[in-house]
Amino acid sequence: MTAALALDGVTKRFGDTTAITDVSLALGQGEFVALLGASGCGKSTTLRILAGLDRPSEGQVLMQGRCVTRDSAAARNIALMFQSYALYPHLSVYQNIAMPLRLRHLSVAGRLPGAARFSGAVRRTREDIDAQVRRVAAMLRLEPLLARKPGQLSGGQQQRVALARALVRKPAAFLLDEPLSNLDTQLRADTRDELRALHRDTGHAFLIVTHDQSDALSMADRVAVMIAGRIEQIATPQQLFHTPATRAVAEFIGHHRMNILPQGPAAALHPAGKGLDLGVRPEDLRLQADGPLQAVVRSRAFHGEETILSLQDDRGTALRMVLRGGSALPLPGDSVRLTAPPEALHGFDACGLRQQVLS
Ligand SMILES: Nc1ncnc2c1ncn2[C@@H]1O[C@H](COP(=O)(O)OP(=O)(O)OP(=O)(O)O)[C@@H](O)[C@H]1O
Repeated sequence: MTAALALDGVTKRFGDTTAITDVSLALGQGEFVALLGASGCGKSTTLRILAGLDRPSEGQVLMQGRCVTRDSAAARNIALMFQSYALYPHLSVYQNIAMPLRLRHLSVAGRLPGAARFSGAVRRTREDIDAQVRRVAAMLRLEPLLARKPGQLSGGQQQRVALARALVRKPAAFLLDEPLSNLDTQLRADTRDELRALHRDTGHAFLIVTHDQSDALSMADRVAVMIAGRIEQIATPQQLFHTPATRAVAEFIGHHRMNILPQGPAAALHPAGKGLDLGVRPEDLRLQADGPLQAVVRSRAFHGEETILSLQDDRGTALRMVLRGGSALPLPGDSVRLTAPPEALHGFDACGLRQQVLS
C-alpha cells in the first residue's frame, strides 16, 4: 500500500551539525506511528521536514507516492500541532477552530462582518465552515466551551482546542510534536485515550513525536526509535520491548534500564555469553539459592509496589533488579545468587546487533 507520508533517505545538515542522517520512515494510511527519542536526537527536525517547514539536505519526502520535497507546507495539507498550542488569545474557541477554514476558503472581504448579507456564496461558505467547526467541536467535547477565550480554559481544554483547529482542515496526515508534555499525570492518561479514539474516529495517519516511551508504547501501532539522528528500529511496541534489534534500543526501551553483562563474564548466566553480551531486564532477574550468578547487594530502594536492588556481580558489573512482593528482601551487604530464564536473555554482538540466544 502506498504510504500516506514518507521520508526516503533524508539527511539534514545545519552548517557543521548533521541533525538527522539517512532517515527513512513511512506512515501508512490510517496508521499511528510514534517517533521516540531523547532530547536533541533529531525528532523535531524530522517532523519539520515532513510538514514542509524545512527542506532536506538529501533525500525525498513523499505523499501518496508523489514527491513533495520542494512543495510548501501549505501545499501539503498536513496538520501540525506543536508543543505550545499557540491559540489566538483574543479569539473565542469557536473562532480559533474556524480560523484555518476562514483563511483558506474566504477572501479578505468575505471575512468581514456582514459580508454574508451581500453574497450568497460567502453565506454558503460560512455555513459550511460552521458545520465543520461544530462537527469537530462535538468530536472533542468542546461544545460547551465554544464562546470562551483560551485564557478561560484549563491546559487540557486548550490542548483539545488546538487539536480541533488542526483537525478541522481534514488533513492528509496529522503530526503532533510532544502533544502531552504540558499535562499532569491523570490528564495525560485521559488524553492518550482521547488521541487513540480520535485516531480511530478520523482514520487519518497520525505521527506523534515524543521523548516519553510510555506515550509512544501505549498509543502507537508502530514506534520508530531515533538515536543520535538515526532511526535504530521501527517496530510494534511489543517487538521493541521483547526483541530489540540493537543494544541501544534494548537499553532505551523499558521502564527500568536493561542490565548488560559483557561477553565472557556473561557465560555465568548462559553459555551463549561466551561470545555475546547478554542483556537481561531488571524485572527478569530472580533470586535463587543455587543461581549461577553471584552478586552483592549495594543498595535497596522501596517504591511501593516494587523494590529496586542495586547489585554488583563478582566480576564488578553493576546490576539492578526489581522485586515485587514484600517477603524476605535482601539487605545491603548481603551476598545473593541470581538467575534468569533463557527466554528473557537478549544477546548482542560486538557491533551491538541482536543475536539469538539458544536455550
Ligand atoms: N536551525 C538549526 N540550526 C542549527 N542546529 C540545529 C537547528 N535545528 C536543530 N539543530 C540541531 O540538530 C539536532 C537535532 O535537533 P532537534 O530539535 O531536531 O532535536 P529533538 O529531538 O527534537 O530535540 P528536543 O526533544 O529537545 O526538541 C540538535 O543537535 C540541534 O541542536
